[in-house]
Amino acid sequence: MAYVAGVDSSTQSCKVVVRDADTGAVVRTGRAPHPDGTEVAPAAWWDALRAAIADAGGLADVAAISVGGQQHGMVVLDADGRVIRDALLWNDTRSAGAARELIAEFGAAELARRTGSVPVASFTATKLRWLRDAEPENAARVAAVALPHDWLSWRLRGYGPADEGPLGPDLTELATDRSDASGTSYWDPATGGHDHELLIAALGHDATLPRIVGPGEAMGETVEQEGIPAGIVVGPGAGDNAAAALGLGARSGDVVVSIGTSGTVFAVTDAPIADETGTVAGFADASGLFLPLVATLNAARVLDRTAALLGVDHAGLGELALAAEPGSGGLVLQPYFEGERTPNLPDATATLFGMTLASTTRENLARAAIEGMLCGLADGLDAVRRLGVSASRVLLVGGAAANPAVSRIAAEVFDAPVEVPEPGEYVALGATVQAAWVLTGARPEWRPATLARPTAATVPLIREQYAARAGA
Ligand SMILES: Nc1ncnc2c1ncn2[C@@H]1O[C@H](COP(=O)(O)OP(=O)(O)O)[C@@H](O)[C@H]1O
Ligand SMILES: O=C(CO)[C@@H](O)[C@H](O)COP(=O)(O)O
Repeated sequence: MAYVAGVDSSTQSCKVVVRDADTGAVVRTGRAPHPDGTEVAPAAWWDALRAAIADAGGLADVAAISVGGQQHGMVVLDADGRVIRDALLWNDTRSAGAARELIAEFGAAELARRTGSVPVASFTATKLRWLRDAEPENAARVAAVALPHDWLSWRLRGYGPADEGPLGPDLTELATDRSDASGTSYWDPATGGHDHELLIAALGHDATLPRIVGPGEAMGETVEQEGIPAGIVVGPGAGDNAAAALGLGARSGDVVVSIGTSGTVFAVTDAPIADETGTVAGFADASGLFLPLVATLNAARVLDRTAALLGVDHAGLGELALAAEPGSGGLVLQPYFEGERTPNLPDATATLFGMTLASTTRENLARAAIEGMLCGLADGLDAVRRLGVSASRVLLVGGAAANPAVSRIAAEVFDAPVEVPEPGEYVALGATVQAAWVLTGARPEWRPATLARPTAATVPLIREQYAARAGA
């Protein structure tokens, strides 16, 4: 009996799942929080990873591990392997102008052709361009650029600055996988390799980029460090959405909707896409296929903030929402609290429409928050469908999917059957799939059971009034 571990180093927390590599049974889990903010010291992720590993009972009996992580975050290293400045995360919008500049220089169609996507502020290349212009001294020191999962895997394998990593700062040992590389805007889906010309255009000079490790291939193994035993095989890791697709065993006809800090809508496809409008990102998946994806900046935290405003917990928010009629009495929340990525409105703020003395109730506000957040994702579902993706069912995952009101209202908003898989950390579970794949040489076929199939009928009014009031 061998155990494998999977990590989800996500925006708000780090989660670790340990699983039996033969049966797929989850044997133990752990988690630790990440700091708030869109700019984070990577050392905090490393501390949280070791805390989450300890919370999961350690890795003494684990044979292989793989790390899934939030996509796009800019981790810049100097020649000594030191982090030059705090990482800018996917939800940091300061590089919106840099994104516009890169599009003006290359053209949206050319960038879509070369990288699969048209960049917005989330993408790593735009953050490097921002660094070049706003912090030229920091930019000049950049010797290597990594993503959160690449950097954590490097640290797990013992690399780091001389006083932190037992094996020292060998930047050529940085490694990533194609799913995470595809979110940089300097990765080429046609060759599967990095496009250094685009990196240079963004940063102003060339730098070491992580080697791209294929599905089922090991990056290396761990060395003895505080809380980490030696000799654990380290799998390729993945961007969190690609890892979730693996954890769910998503197949043709499945569209995954994840409601975490980000809202994402994605599917696994055989062929790459190149959407010149920039609505759908042409990412790669973690199995050698592709992962067209729409992401929003405003998802679970819309509900967190609304619940706090109403003085209730998540369950209370759900109860209030289900006490209101579909359509929330005409109250419509356009939930752009953090600006928005899809549609690309980085400076937008949220707006509540349709307030009358009759409509402005606690129940309607709770429901309008859930409806508004889901309408943005339903627009995303339409966008991936327009590119030829079929949706025979919507798999609802992420922290907020646990809320019965969210799944019920999702069934009213989406015009496809909604299924909620049994509760699980699907990103970390996907990383365990990678770890087991590396260990055994074969991709395990682990699929979750279904927890719920909400039967509510689609209520077109919800999207109609959202489009009329809040359609961007
Ligand atoms: N029952 C619930 N209803 C609504 N939101 C929830 C519920 N449980 C957790 N959340 C929210 O889900 C988010 C965490 O989800 P998760 O998918 O782990 O996010 P991330 O991967 O971005 O860190 C938090 O904002 C949390 O408050
Ligand atoms: O930017 C994207 C996808 O392109 C986000 O999905 C991030 O990958 C962060 O995910 P969560 O922490 O919200 O799961």
